[in-house]
Amino acid sequence: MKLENIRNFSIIAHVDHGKSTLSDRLLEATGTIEKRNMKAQLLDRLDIERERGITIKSVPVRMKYRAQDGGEYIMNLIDTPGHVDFSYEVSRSLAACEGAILVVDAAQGVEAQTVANSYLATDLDLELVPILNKIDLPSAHPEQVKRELEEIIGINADDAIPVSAKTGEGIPELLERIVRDVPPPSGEAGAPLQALIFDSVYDNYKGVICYVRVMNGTLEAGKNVRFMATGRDYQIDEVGVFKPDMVKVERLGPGEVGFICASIKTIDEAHVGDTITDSAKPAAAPLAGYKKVKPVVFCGFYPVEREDINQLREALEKLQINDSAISFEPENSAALGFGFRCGFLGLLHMEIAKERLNREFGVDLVATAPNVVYQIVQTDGSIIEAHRPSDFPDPVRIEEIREPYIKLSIFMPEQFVGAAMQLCQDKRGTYVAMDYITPERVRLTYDMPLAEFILDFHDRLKSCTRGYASLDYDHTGFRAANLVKVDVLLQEEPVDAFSFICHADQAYHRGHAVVGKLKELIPRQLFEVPVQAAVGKKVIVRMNIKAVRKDVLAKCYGGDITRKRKLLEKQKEGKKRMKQVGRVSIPQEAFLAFMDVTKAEDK
Ligand SMILES: Nc1nc2c(ncn2[C@@H]2O[C@H](COP(=O)(O)OP(=O)(O)OP(=O)(O)O)[C@@H](O)[C@H]2O)c(=O)[nH]1
Repeated sequence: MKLENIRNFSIIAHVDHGKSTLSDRLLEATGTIEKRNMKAQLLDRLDIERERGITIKSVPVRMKYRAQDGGEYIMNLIDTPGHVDFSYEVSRSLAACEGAILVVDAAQGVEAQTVANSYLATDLDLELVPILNKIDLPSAHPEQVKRELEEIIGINADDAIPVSAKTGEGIPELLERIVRDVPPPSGEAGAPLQALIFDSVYDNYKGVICYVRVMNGTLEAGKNVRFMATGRDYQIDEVGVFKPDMVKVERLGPGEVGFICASIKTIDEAHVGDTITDSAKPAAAPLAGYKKVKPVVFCGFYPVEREDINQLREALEKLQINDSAISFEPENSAALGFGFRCGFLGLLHMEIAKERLNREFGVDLVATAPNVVYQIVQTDGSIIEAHRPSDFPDPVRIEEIREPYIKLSIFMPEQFVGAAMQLCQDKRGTYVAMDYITPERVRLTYDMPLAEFILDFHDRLKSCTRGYASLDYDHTGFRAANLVKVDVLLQEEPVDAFSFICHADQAYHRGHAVVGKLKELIPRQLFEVPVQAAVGKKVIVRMNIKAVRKDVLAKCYGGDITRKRKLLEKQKEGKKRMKQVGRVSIPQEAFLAFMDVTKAEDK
C-alpha cells in the first residue's frame, strides 16, 4: 500500500460526547462490519466498558474506504478513552497517528477533556478535524459551539462538520474530510526498521501481543527483531491487522498499524513506548517514547479468603500486562493478612481494576482506603517516599512532609460557581483564576492537594452542580503541608490498618469520626476496651467500649453486703487479668466502615 493512501487517525472527545458511537458509524459506512453483525459500541470490548458506557482500553481498527476521487484508502482508527484517569492511553494512541477527529457534543459544548485532549494532540503536531456531534438533538447549538472551539482551543472551526453519530448524518462528509485533511504518513520501506509499540495485551496462547505502528522498514513473520529498551531479540511468529478482529497479514510496511506476536512471556519485555528494530540492521536511535506514567493513588488489595493470595497475585500479574499503569508489591497487615499495595492513576482507575479482578479473574477482594504518595524530608536531610501510613517514620525524625498537588480546571454553567468555589475551599484548594468561556459558562481554576481531590471531590462536585460540571487536572508536583499521621489504638495497641494521614487541622475531626464508628462496630468484650486516636504519643480522642458485665450476684440470694462486695472485687480482678491477655477481635465490617468514615469527612 502506498503511503499516500494511508490515513492514521484517532478520535478524541470529552466523555460521552459520542466517540464510540461515531466509531461504530465509521465501521459501518466503510463496510468494515456488516450492519447485521453490528452491536452498539463495538470497540468497547470489556464488559465494564459497555456497562458503564465508557472506553478504557484503546482498540485500533483498519478500514478500507473508496473516496470520491476514486482512490482506495486504508484508514486506521484508534479509539481512545475520554476519562481523565485514562489520558495516558490517549497520548499513546495519538503518537501512532497523523490526525485526530475532535468530537464536540453540539448540545453541551466544549468541556474539560475537549480542551485537555486537544492540547495533547496539538502538542504532537496532529492535524485536528473538528466535528459537531449530536446535531439531531433539538438542544444542539452548533454556531455557539464553533465559537467556543475558536475561543478556548484556538482552532479554526468554520468548516467543522455537523454530524449525528446516531442517525449517520454527516458521516460521508467526514470520511472525505479525513482523506483530505489528515496527512498521509511518511516513512521509508528501505530504511532500518523502526516500529512503535503503542499498546500491548496478554493472550493465553500467544503471549504478549504488541500493537505497533511502523514508522520505517517492514515487519514480517520470521524476521529477527530487537526491542530497543531491553536490547532483547525475538523472532516474529505472526504479524497482522485489526479488522477489528485480529487477521494475519504477510507484512506491515511504513505507516501501517497492526500487531505482532513473538512468544513474549512478560510485559517487562515489551514496554509500551519502546521501539522495535531489525536485529541484523538496527536503527541508530529509538523513536521518542511516551512519558512514563507514575501511579499517584495507592491502596491495599487483600483477598477476602486468606488462602486466595496466590490467585490474587496471578490475576494482578495478568491485569498488569493489559494495563501497564498499575503497579503492585506484596504487603502484610496484621489485621487483613497478606495482600498487595497497588498503585493507580486515579480513583476510577482503581475501581475499574478492582472490578476487573473480580469479573475477569474471579477474585473477591477487600480494598483499603486509598491514599496518595507523600515525600518526607527527614531530620538527617534524606528524603523518603511514603506509599502508606506505616511508611511514615517516627514524628521526631520528620523535618517536613510534602504532598502532591494538582491544578484543577472545572467547566460549568455560571449559576454553580458559588457552590463549586465553596467546595474547593473546603478541600484546601487555592483559587487561581476564573474566566468566562461564554456569557453563561465559566472555567474555574484551583490548586488543590491530590489527597483531598481523590477522597470524594468528583462526587461532591457532581451533586453541587447537578452533574453540569466537567473537570480535568494536571499534576503540579509536591508542596510542604502541615500533615500528621493519626494512629488508632485499641487497648493501647496501634492497629496498622486504621492509621491515616491528614492535615493537622482535621486530625481531631477525622479521629473522632473513626473512633466513634469503631466504638459502634466492635462488639463488646468481657472487659472494657479503650479506643483512641493519637498523633505521635499524644492521644487526641478516647472512647471506651464498655464491658459486658456478667451478673455475678445473680446466685447470691440475700447474704450480707461484704459477701457481695467480695464477689464484685473478684470479678474486677478477673477482668484486669483478662484485659492483659485478652485480644479484641475486629470484625471485617469495621475495616470496611473505616474506609467510609475516612471518605465521608467534613460533610
Ligand atoms: N442523540 C444523539 N445521541 C448520541 C449521538 N452520538 C452519541 N450519542 C449518545 O451519547 C452517549 C455517549 O456516546 P458514546 O459513543 O458512548 O460516547 P463516548 O464519547 O464514546 O464515551 P466514552 O467512551 O465514555 O468516552 C450514548 O448514549 C450515545 O447513544 C448523536 O449523534 N445523537
